[in-house]
Amino acid sequence: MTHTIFIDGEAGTTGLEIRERLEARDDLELILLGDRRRDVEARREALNSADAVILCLPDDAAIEAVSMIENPRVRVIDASTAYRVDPAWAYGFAEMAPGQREAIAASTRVSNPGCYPTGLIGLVRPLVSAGIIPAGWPVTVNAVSGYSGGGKAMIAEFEAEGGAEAFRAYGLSLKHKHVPEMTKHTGLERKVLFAPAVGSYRQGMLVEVPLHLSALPSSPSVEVVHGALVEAYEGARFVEVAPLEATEAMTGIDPEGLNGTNRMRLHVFGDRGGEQVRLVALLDNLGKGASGAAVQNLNIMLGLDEATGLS
Ligand SMILES: NC(=O)C1=CN([C@@H]2O[C@H](COP(=O)(O)OP(=O)(O)OC[C@H]3O[C@@H](n4cnc5c(N)ncnc54)[C@H](OP(=O)(O)O)[C@@H]3O)[C@@H](O)[C@H]2O)C=CC1
Ligand SMILES: CC(=O)N[C@@H](CCC(=O)OP(=O)(O)O)C(=O)O
Repeated sequence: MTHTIFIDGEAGTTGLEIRERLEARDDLELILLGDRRRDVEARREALNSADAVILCLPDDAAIEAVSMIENPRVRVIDASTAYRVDPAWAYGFAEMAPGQREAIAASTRVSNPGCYPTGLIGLVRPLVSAGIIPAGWPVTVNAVSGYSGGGKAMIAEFEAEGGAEAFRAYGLSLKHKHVPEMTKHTGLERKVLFAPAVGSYRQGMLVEVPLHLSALPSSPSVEVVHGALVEAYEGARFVEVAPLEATEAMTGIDPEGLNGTNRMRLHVFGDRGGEQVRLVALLDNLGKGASGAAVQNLNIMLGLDEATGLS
């Protein structure tokens, strides 16, 4: 059976990557609008006739697109920030907790996680669930992303003649749009302190949470923290936890290391017997951080995950 898919925002950074991932498949048929992609009536028709639509639009346009869908059978994946803390939408991070994959499969409305939140939630949620990090703990997130994370506008800025600076810290008002999503889906009660940065390279990211183990109530060891993550992702196809031996041998970590994949690798850096760790997630902001995750969610929603092996 062939499913029809409409990507609203097909010519954007996220939309294009999803299109590339889907075009090669013969179990899916894409509705492409080409030059009519901004024509509201053409979009309305596509939004209501596809089996599944993937919205790769700015927040306001995504909200408008959702309001245009009248056909109750259409499944929607939204890549924007608009619905990520909306309880009526399933949060599209299948590995984040037991039952989440089933919640995605059962829903017709799935919000695709943000790139930074995917890294943070991947690192912290299992530790909150295991009681290692108390829900009220003050958590700091340091991160660096390639400039494709800012979409077409930021790509043009960094690739312009003369380019932009090599490294830019931002989010300095401490009101980044990802903070509510990060806080809610980690299970934390206190707003996370988010310190993002963008580098002069196209894609790939590191998301880091430094922790003083000796300050945590149970003073956990590096091995206990690592073991909780290993247990949480046992059997996961796309989220892996680097063995401590491998991590100990590393002197650096390349944010581009998983580019082009839908994978995320979690590291626990820290000397055994020591009192501190640096939890680091490595992912492609356009892969597991956006387009890869959207395709994974699509497969789950259409019941194609087992058949394709893609989730
Ligand atoms: N880039 C990334 O790493 C990630 C992005 N996202 C999210 O995905 C969404 C898309 O981002 P991204 O691909 O980076 O953005 P881009 O700026 O690269 O692309 C946005 C797309 O939306 C289209 N668009 C804008 N306004 C409208 C409108 N009113 N009606 C119809 N189409 C419209 C544009 O059309 P046109 O081609 O005609 O200009 C363009 O194709 C955003 O919500 C973003 O936050 C999520 C995770 C990661
Ligand atoms: C480098 C850069 O600018 N990154 C984007 C986030 C990219 C992303 O995750 O998109 P969503 O906001 O839709 O989740 C930012 O900080 O706003």
